[in-house]
Formats: sequence, structure tokens, C-alpha cells
Amino acid sequence: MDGTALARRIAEQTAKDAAELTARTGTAPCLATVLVGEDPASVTYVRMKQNRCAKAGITSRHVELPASTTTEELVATLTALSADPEVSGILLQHPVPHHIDERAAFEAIAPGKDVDGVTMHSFAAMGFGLPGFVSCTPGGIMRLLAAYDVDLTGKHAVVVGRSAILGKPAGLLLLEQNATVTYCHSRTRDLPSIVRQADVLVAAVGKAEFIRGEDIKPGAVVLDAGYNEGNVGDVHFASAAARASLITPVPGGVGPMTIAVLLEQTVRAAAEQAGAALARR
Ligand SMILES: Nc1nc2c(c(=O)[nH]1)N[C@@H](CN(C=O)c1ccc(C(=O)N[C@@H](CCC(=O)O)C(=O)O)cc1)CN2
Repeated sequence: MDGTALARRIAEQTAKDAAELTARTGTAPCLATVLVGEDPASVTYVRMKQNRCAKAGITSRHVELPASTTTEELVATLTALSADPEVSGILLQHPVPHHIDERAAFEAIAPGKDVDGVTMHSFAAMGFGLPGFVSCTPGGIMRLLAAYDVDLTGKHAVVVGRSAILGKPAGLLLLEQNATVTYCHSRTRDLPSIVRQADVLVAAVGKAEFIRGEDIKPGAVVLDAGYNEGNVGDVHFASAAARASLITPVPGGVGPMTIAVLLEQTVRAAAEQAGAALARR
């Protein structure tokens, strides 16, 4: 599955929507990115987001905070951005330093600006199939499945990983499309036997090439949401591709979709805040 190509198509539409909205309201959509500390991978991802925003006609505001920032200081920053009428959407780059209560920080993002789909409000919307913002990587996974006409009804979807930005919301969205969902995690017993049952496998475990081809059910659809050092996924691509009917590569699969969905949701947030419907949707 070609995430780069699909992400490009989504980005083209997002740029058109942003231009239309800017012409109508006189203000471009604006994404605020918040980075705490200097984790090199996070610095790269935030820069990628800013670059893609610029290409799509979305302005970005970047807030960099030192690693010593307290939960209270981060909450105050996010609360101020939530109240700022010039900011359409807010992204707090994950992970934050260990001493920070990340959940408390996420909850300081106003639901209407939660374009990264990380608040409890957005989780409830995903869980109940209600309109709202989806978590970006899981949202990108669902867009890939739709683009490749994968019907999820009755399929056994196995999600390996239960993080708040990836595994958990991915399961909610798959369930909403009538898949039978199994979550696996570090305490799961006999993980390979469950992975072998997957018609649809979402690998979101954060361990390079953790899942091997021998455990892929022949014909399975495999989505590799891993972003390990050196641009290596959670699935051993060559051996898994020999058995899967569809598979996402790393790079070029789920990763680009994450940013495409973020930008799309930022423009949608801006439109909703302006009370303007987007013509092309
Ligand atoms: N608040 C969030 N934090 C994090 C998220 C997130 O969705 N919200 N996701 C990940 C990392 N991430 C974005 O932040 C991310 C990772 C990878 C890619 C990507 O496009 N990767 C490319 C390869 C990268 C390259 O070319 O250098 C690919 O897979 O093709 C985008 C976003 C953690 N944090």
C-alpha cells in the first residue's frame, strides 16, 4: 500500500481547501506545534509537519520548551494556545519527558483544536463513531484500508500495541468498521499464535522488525505503524510481504499518512471555527 501517493493526494486537496478558506475568511489556518525537550526524532517530525504545513498554505506556530518544563507549565502553554483565536489546531509532540503527566497535558488542548486526536473527547468520538478528530496515525491507517477497498466487516483485526496515540485508537476505529478486534501487548501470552489469526494486522509495538513473516496469515493485510530508528518498521518487510495480500512499507506507508491527516484536520478545525463549510467535501 502506497502511503506516499495517497498522502500526496490528500495534501493536494487540503491545500485547495486551505486556499479556499483563506480567501473566504482572510486568515490562513494555523497549526501550533509544541515540542518539549530536544529528542532528535521528535525535532525531525515537528520540522516535517511545519514543512508540509507551509506547502499546504497552513501557517505554523512553533513553541519549544526545555526538557525541564513542568506539567503545570506545559498545561498553561496549551491552555493559552487553546484560547488563542489565531490558532486553529494544536499538536503536542509525543513523547514528552517522563516527569510530565502527558495525559494532563493532552487534556489541556481544547477539543475543537485537537487535530491530533489525543484528548478524551476525541477518544469518545472515535469510540462511539461520532464526528470529531481522529488520532492521526490510526486515521491514516483507516484511509489506506478504504483506498485499497479492504472491507473490515467480520474480519479479525489484531492490533499489536496499546499506546494512546496509536494502538488504542486504531482498535476503536477498526471496531467501528465492524472488525473483530484483538489487542495484544507486552503481557499478552503466546503473541505469535494470535498474530497468526489476523486477517488485518496493525503493528504498533515500537520494536524494529518484531513481527516476522512466518507469523503472518497468508493473504493478510498488514499495516506497519512502526517508526523505529533508521526508518525501520515493526514488521520484517521482505518475509511478511511474501505472505500478505497488502502491506505498507516503512518508509512510505503509514508515516506520510499521519501528517496528511493532521493537516487535513487542521483545515477542518479552521473551517469549523470560522463557521464555514468546505465546498469540496
Ligand atoms: N503528537 C503526536 N506525536 C507523535 C505522533 C503523532 O501522530 N502525534 N506520531 C509519531 C511520529 N510521527 C509524528 O509525530 C511521525 C513518524 C513518521 C512519519 C513519517 O512520515 N515517516 C516517513 C519517514 C521519515 C523520513 O523520511 O525521514 C515514512 O514512514 O515514510 C511521520 C510522522 C510519534 N509522535
